[in-house]
Amino acid sequence: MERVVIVTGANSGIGLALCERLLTEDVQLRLCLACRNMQRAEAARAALLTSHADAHVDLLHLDVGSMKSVLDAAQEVKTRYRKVDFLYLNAGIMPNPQVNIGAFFKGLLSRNAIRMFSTAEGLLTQQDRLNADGLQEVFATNLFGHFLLIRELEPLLCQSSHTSRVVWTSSSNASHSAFSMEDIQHRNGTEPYSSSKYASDMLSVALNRQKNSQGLFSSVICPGLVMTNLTYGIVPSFFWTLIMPIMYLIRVFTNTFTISPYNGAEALFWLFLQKPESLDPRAKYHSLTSALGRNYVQPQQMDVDNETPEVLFAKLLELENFVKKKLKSEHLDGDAHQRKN
Ligand SMILES: NC(=O)C1=CN([C@@H]2O[C@H](COP(=O)(O)OP(=O)(O)OC[C@H]3O[C@@H](n4cnc5c(N)ncnc54)[C@H](OP(=O)(O)O)[C@@H]3O)[C@@H](O)[C@H]2O)C=CC1
Ligand SMILES: CC(C)=CCC[C@@H](C)[C@H]1CC[C@H]2C3=C(CC[C@]12C)[C@@]1(C)CCC(=O)[C@@H](C)[C@@H]1CC3
Repeated sequence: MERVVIVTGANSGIGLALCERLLTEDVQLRLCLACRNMQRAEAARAALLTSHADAHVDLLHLDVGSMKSVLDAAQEVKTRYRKVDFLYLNAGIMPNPQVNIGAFFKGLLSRNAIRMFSTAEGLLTQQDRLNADGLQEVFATNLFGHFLLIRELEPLLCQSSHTSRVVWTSSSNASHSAFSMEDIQHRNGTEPYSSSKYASDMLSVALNRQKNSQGLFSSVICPGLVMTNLTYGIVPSFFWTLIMPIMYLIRVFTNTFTISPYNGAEALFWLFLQKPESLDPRAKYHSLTSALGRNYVQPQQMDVDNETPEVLFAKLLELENFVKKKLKSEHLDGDAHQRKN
């Protein structure tokens, strides 16, 4: 039976590069691009079909930052497919990023310069906002929408007869210190991106604990620093082009400067080729590129303890209940309003 692979945020950057690589590996796949902007999704589909004319590429409308859209999209997936083999949770945002220039130059002169270039620890802040569901936008997009999608697709993902995989595009910017269990949405801080990625690392550990026995396996990757719309939001693309020689020089000291989306997708693609039982549920798989341009994948233990992932999982379940109830009552109010008019 053909394998079904869904990729969120597949219309650009690392997600699109992954799709290209997956089709090069297996053109028989049923590949579903789950995107919020259907025009961009169509363009991505057309680009993929140019190089893989016989491929089966479906489009799915999914705004992972809107809970109504996630529920509708999950319903659509359940009518289209009988199982999902791979669900790549790749869509992500980093709104209004600010680089702390002072910290950058201070870090440059310190012993932690290499670490600073690979994690951006202490360098980046963002300005988040509330979305239409009343959730913090970064949390909703990078974490909660994906959580809800997994929950809704459980009948297709948790089947005893076969194994399914979810793969999170996390980041080496994920940091324990940015996350608080008392404020899982990061309403009060200035590092919502780092917090949401740390939460995805924990959620993956919790999913493995709870769902491996039902045939669902979760993995986490970091693509390295990649030139995409996300990084062009931090520093304009002409500036990246200007400093490209410096970037290649830095690659001599840290192989985390993968730079191209193709290289960044290495760990996502590598995981596609692995047996889930051979993977470490507590590892983050890093895409790396050597100074000579060789791509490879290296696992690194995540900074996650045994108990906290379960606490986060329980909090997300609570929030899921709350959000679903709210959507239902809004729906009923809407119906009543329509009947009145
Ligand atoms: N670039 C980098 O250096 C790194 C990136 N990452 C992660 O990689 C992932 C991919 O990002 P990258 O390729 O770099 O950046 P891009 O901006 O190119 O890709 C992000 C994708 O996510 C989609 N997306 C954003 N918000 C939503 C939403 N609400 N619903 C559905 N889709 C959405 C975007 O769609 P649209 O075109 O409509 O905006 C786009 O397709 C992200 O999770 C990011 O955090 C991690 C580490 C480093
Ligand atoms: C490269 C030079 C000379 C200057 C650029 C300085 C910063 C803009 C840059 C240094 C480390 C980068 C970095 C990211 C963004 C841009 C930097 C802060 C990320 C946070 C991008 C998104 C991620 O998820 C991380 C893996 C990146 C970590 C490194």
